[in-house]
Amino acid sequence: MSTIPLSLPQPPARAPEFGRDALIVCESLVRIYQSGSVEVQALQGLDLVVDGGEMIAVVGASGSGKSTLLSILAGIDAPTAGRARVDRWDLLTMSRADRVRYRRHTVGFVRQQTTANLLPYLTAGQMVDLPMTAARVPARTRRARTGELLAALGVADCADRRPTQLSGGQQMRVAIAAALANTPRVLLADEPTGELDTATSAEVFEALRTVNQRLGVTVVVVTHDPEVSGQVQRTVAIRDGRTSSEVLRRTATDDDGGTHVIAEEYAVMDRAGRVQVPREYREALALTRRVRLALEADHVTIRPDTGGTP
Ligand SMILES: Nc1ncnc2c1ncn2[C@@H]1O[C@H](COP(=O)(O)OP(=O)(O)OP(=O)(O)O)[C@@H](O)[C@H]1O
Repeated sequence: MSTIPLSLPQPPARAPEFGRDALIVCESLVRIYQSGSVEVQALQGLDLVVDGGEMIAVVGASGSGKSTLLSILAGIDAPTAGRARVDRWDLLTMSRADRVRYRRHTVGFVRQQTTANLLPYLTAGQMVDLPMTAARVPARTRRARTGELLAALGVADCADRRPTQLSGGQQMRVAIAAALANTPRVLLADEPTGELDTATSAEVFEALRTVNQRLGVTVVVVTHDPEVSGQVQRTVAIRDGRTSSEVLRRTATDDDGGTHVIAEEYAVMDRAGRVQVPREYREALALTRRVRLALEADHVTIRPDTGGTP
């Protein structure tokens, strides 16, 4: 095996901006909560890039920062530091008025609790109409769009029903329709299947897929549900407020014409070139503080520090 000494090619004179063509870009994103004298670092330098038209799942242990990320992307919460851009909006510097516009037109947001998404005294049709009324959309357009959205989400027959007259899955689909009323480019869903049984979860996931594929909306869904994360093309895992790994899935065709999904896990490298080596790899090879890096023809190796012996 020939090892080329670690000498990296010269970077281009001016590196392209990180995530320049993406719809959503978070770079070194930090969110610190202050509760009394205690500081909680909910996000500790998170990087995330989502292209327009993608549907991704965000997974991670409880407390890893998933909801914080979604609240920032939804324009509900503001980051402490770093960079966050969605479409043309800079989420750190936007004014209060821009934030209202952003929340009204660029992103739709659904929460886990179906009841938190809907007002008990409004029918499904009125719920979808409400955000459009706030945006001063003409009545005729509102009526047409409400009908289209409820139909696209398979709840056209629920237009005149109030939340108590809807099943959990129907409530969630109406909530999704309402979140899409003002044609946002992005739909953010925080544990949308968390309170639902398996069959209903599948129904809601199908609705999210419709939103992504038929309506062309970019979808970011936070989930604990392996059924959901296993069906999107990209799953981003967050650990301790940072993006730790990504799983990419693609469909492959066998020799006999059958198809199966191949899932490949990738470590995530940040802008400074930092990669987190999984604990099991570190333990297996006793990789500790110092490791040897070598640039090969098409990959980089990491070896334990053998104290000078090759
Ligand atoms: N408003 C707040 N004030 C203080 N700490 C907060 C606040 N919101 C979140 N945190 C803390 O920030 C960290 C990340 O919380 P977050 O809710 O984003 O995690 P999560 O991954 O969504 O968890 P879960 O899966 O349990 O919803 C946690 O330690 C949490 O206790």
